[in-house]
Amino acid sequence: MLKVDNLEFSFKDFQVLSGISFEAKKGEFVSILGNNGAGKSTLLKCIAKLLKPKRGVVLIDGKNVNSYSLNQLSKNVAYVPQRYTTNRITVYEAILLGRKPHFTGLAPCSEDLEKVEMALDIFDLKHLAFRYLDEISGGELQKVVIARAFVQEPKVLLLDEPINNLDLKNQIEVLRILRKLSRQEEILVVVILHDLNLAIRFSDWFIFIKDKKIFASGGKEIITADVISKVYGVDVKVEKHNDEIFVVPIVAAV
Ligand SMILES: Nc1ncnc2c1ncn2[C@@H]1O[C@H](COP(=O)(O)OP(=O)(O)OP(=O)(O)O)[C@@H](O)[C@H]1O
Repeated sequence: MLKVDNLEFSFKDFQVLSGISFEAKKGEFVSILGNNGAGKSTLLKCIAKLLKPKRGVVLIDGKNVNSYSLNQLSKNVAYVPQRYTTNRITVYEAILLGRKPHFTGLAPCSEDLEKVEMALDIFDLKHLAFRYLDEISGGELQKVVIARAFVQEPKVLLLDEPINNLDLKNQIEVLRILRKLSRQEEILVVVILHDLNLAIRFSDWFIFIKDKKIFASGGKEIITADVISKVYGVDVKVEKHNDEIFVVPIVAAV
């Protein structure tokens, strides 16, 4: 489904990523983790063809992303950025815009409208459907942007810190929805997260980025105090409770 092979990326002379290789299958939920500035967003943007790697390739279904047209790519990959600007349009219109790659005529068809209704329902946004984007909260906007990516019906859904502005209940709800989508719709979901414990709860596997490279990747077996301490430069304990693992930072207040 998704293959990243020996990817290298630099902003002019400043190298951000080097030798990044991994493969992910449809239906999986993958978390990309690492410190601020480690290169996580850059990696996601290279996969979404928003940045051009200096070396290496990104393949989706065996085909180099460079050989997809913009419209073909939009039907395969949806990208939810970390920051976004809003226009004076309603929640309904914003989500409907996610259907753009599927539009065949001048007006949206009944399937487009059905998908929007479904997204409003799944993301619990019905009550906000006809509010303007600049009249809703940051967390509500976050859900709208994810709903817009969902109606795009991508095979690969890339999300850069999608739970950033959300309260704890909505963080869990959004991650639950994304996990359910990965399973039911067989979408590959690749998410950048900073909350390690939520990443552990919801992900099938993890990619830790450090010093431009993949420091570790794999399932829950790689979530060890040694790996986390080295990646983040913070002492932690990894504890087991009711068969679940938890990362606990060892911090002194002063
Ligand atoms: N447009 C740009 N031009 C030059 N350098 C950039 C640009 N965008 C990002 N960088 C640098 O590239 C490095 C990687 O940035 P990136 O945004 O990928 O990190 P990140 O892991 O996503 O960080 P965060 O967790 O803070 O979002 C950082 O050092 C950043 O300052």
